[in-house]
Amino acid sequence: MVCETDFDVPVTFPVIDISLLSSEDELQKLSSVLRSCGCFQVIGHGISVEFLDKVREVAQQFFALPVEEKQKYSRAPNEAEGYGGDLVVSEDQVKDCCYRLSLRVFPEDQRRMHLWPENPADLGKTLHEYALKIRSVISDLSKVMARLLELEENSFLNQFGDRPALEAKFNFYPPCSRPEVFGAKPHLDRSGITVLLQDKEVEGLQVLVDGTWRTVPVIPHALVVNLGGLMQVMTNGMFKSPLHRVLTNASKLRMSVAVFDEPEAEKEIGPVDHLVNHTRPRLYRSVRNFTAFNYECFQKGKNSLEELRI
Ligand SMILES: O=C(O)CCC(=O)C(=O)O
Ligand SMILES: [Fe+2]
Repeated sequence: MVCETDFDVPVTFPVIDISLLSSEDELQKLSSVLRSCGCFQVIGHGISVEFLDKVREVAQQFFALPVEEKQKYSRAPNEAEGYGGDLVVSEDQVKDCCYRLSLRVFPEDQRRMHLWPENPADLGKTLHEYALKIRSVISDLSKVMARLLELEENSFLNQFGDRPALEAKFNFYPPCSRPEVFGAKPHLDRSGITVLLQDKEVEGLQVLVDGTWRTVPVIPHALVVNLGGLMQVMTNGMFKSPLHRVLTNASKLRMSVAVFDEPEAEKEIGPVDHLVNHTRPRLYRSVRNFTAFNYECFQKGKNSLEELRI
């Protein structure tokens, strides 16, 4: 699996050991992939494979419930949170073959508890614990990324405010025998950083690298990191947010759990001042409510980052 960096050095979707980020080699590997693909896998995150399996298990148990049970947590029209299939926004839309359960986990006082499944009984507790661990992975990565650009380590975290959000999305892709249908159409994430727990066996995630869709391999104990559009904006284009998609599989179902960080509502996010200068002029306008903007662009078939370009 090969992609070209800015400097024409071929790299794979690297596996980064984040417990080794004091080592120059590991930092270089990270720096190179952030500047080229924006997608990599992380080990050394301190989360046991048993716990990752527990997260997969509660997801699997929820999706295996009868439809009537899952529909107790249905997403309301025009709402982002809750359970449901792909949103229908136009008549000619080909729906993604995916059921999703989306929940805001942090800040805790913004949880909409009526949408949190009671069955399986330990889903809530498991999600809470998992989100705490992922929040710390995101925060560590965010600081290392700032340092790689010679910025103060909280430069990205500060932009998100004192009460940033963390959203979890459980994705369930049933087997689908229509290859023209996606599990998830090509999109950019609305986050700063997305951390994805892939299915333990079934591949499906692809990332666009230099015009070619590359499959992200399954590594059961690793977490996939995709940079979201906001990181590309904050770094003034130094780090890349990858376009990615999910293919369907005719015979096997697939699951994944994505966690996204988001700024406090109404926070304006823009390129960090230190990354704008006369050799590297400002590339992006600042943006509020990037989640809504990104989604609107996606529905219109536009690339949100291109739309923000000055
Ligand atoms: O299921 C996957 O592997 C990716 C899901 C994804 O891209 C998303 O939820 O934003
Ligand atoms: Fe995504």
